[in-house]
Amino acid sequence: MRSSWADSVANAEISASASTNSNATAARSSYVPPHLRNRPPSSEPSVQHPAEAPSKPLGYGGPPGGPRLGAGGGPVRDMGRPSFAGGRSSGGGGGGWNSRTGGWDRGREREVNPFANDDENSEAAFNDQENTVINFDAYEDIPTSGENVPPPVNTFAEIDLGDALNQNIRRCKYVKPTPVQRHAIPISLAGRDLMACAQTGSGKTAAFCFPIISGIIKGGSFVPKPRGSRTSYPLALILSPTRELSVQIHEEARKFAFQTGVRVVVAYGGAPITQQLRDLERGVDILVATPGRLVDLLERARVSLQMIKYLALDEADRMLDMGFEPQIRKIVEQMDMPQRGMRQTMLFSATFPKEIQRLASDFLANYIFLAVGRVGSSTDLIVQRVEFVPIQTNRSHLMDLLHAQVANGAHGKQSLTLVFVETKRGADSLEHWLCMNGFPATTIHGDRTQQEREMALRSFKSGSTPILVATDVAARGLDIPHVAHVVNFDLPNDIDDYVHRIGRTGRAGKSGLATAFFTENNSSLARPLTELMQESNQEVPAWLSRFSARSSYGGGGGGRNRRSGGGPRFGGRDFRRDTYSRGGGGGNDYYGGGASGGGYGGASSAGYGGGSNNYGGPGGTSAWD
Ligand SMILES: Nc1ncnc2c1ncn2[C@@H]1O[C@H](COP(=O)(O)OP(=O)(O)OP(=O)(O)O)[C@@H](O)[C@H]1O
Repeated sequence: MRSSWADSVANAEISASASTNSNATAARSSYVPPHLRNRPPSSEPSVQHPAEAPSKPLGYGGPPGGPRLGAGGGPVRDMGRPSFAGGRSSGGGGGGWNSRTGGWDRGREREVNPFANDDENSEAAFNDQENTVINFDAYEDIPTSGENVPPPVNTFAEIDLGDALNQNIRRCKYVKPTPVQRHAIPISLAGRDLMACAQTGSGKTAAFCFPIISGIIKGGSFVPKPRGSRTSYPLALILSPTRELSVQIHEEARKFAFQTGVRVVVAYGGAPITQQLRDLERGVDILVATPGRLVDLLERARVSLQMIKYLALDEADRMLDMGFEPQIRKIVEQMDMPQRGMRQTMLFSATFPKEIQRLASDFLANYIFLAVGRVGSSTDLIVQRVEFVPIQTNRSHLMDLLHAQVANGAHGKQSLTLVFVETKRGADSLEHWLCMNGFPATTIHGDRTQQEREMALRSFKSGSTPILVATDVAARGLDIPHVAHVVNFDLPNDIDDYVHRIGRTGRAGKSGLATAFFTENNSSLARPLTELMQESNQEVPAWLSRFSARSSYGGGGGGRNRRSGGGPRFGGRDFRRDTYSRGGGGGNDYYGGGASGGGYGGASSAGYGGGSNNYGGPGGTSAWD
């Protein structure tokens, strides 16, 4: 398998280089990016290739005064990156770009190799990865809906991502696309808006990063920083709900973009803004950000969204949930971002409740809905256990589990344990107690400084502290190798949060274990939990089934779980197909008006919005910025 992938890339490279050679002159011709068209001729004539016209009309006229050109007002200088290669399928896989060594030089600085700290690209490591590659057979049913859905691909070689990106895919040791990548990448490369629901750990990051990077390279529309201007004009914006997740996406995207000339910058709260401003000033093509910090940058006019061609929301359901929605609306609808239809928008998550789908449709134009996995819920690779543990004994129960792990040798660097609790105070207290009892633990939650949070995460990842006690700030997106066991010491109120939490293990085809401590207080979760476990072929304890039968659906403080009632759950189905749907984004019978008191979880029942939890609203000291 590896050789065929390697061969196919090698072949693609050969044909690409042939095509590059023949097109070399054209490839270095002075392509005029969209925002610079219709400008008075400059000293260097610009020749626009007819195929360079963007697939969608770009309804903006460039930044005020336009990002100024290079010295003498010439067009964007050739930064060793491709010119446009004339459409997706041209260039025999290589696209004809990147005939010179990539790597940005806009700031006259050397691009740091983002792979430097990775394991050696040894044969053994490669084979190891190949053996544990995502279990493709675990995904059966892949519903898509929308008009003219582009067909999926089976290999990366089938997709015209370009030499440099293909090289980075190999450096990442990705042998073939995961199911969500097989579908989502061609859809995005075709310029379509997308709402994608795929299981945790199934490779969604690459699914939105590859088309963005490839699109920027092919579009050739790198935006030079206007001279003297302190405002940056990214072409792509990737928003995520937590600082750590933004950092992670930035790290991933830098790997994918290595030596392509595409520059990726991250901006998130809690870290000194000065460094981020300096990074932005050096130039940015893709900005990865948390909403709070981005709003700050926009208000300081240090970032403009006028040039955005690609907008990706990771954990999109969370981003449009009650805590974040106003900030997201402000960023997407009230600043200077091109309107939907004028940009390409991609929303990704493992869960997509219908009411959030409805909200999300405001941001999308003629989009395709994609659901990968049987119900878009948890993967079968995670063994789920639920134990009835009265609160009085939960600590000793945890201790027993940890001792058992040690006895089984499932402890230490290669076998990390992530323990979720509901409150920040609870996290500190449990961490202290674990340490006192000889279990090295650290904690991550919204009351810790960003520096402490990052240190804790590093220490956990490296295995120095193999137990991490966390609030929901660590529930989504974090891809930490070797998390063998997720313990829900406190269960969340919302089944979707449970799905994301347990998804910190069993990633990329690896197996994992998730143990939940269930108490009387969790009765509202009994039914959705039972259904989730059944769907994932898990053994459901008889006592839980009884709880489930007793609990009235959606009652007793579990209002948000009502989303999972009736039919396919967790957003595994396009809401536009539901008979009760009133059509794209218009009606709000289901959500609106009920946001505070309706079924969509008032702040008290859903655990959002303040108090002792970590979901503090925008502007608060929340971890979610
Ligand atoms: N094609 C591939 N082949 C092998 N591994 C891959 C491939 N694509 C992604 N991965 C790896 O799979 C892991 C999970 O990917 P990623 O973090 O993007 O998952 P996700 O779907 O975003 O998960 P979550 O829903 O938890 O955010 C990562 O370690 C990533 O490097």
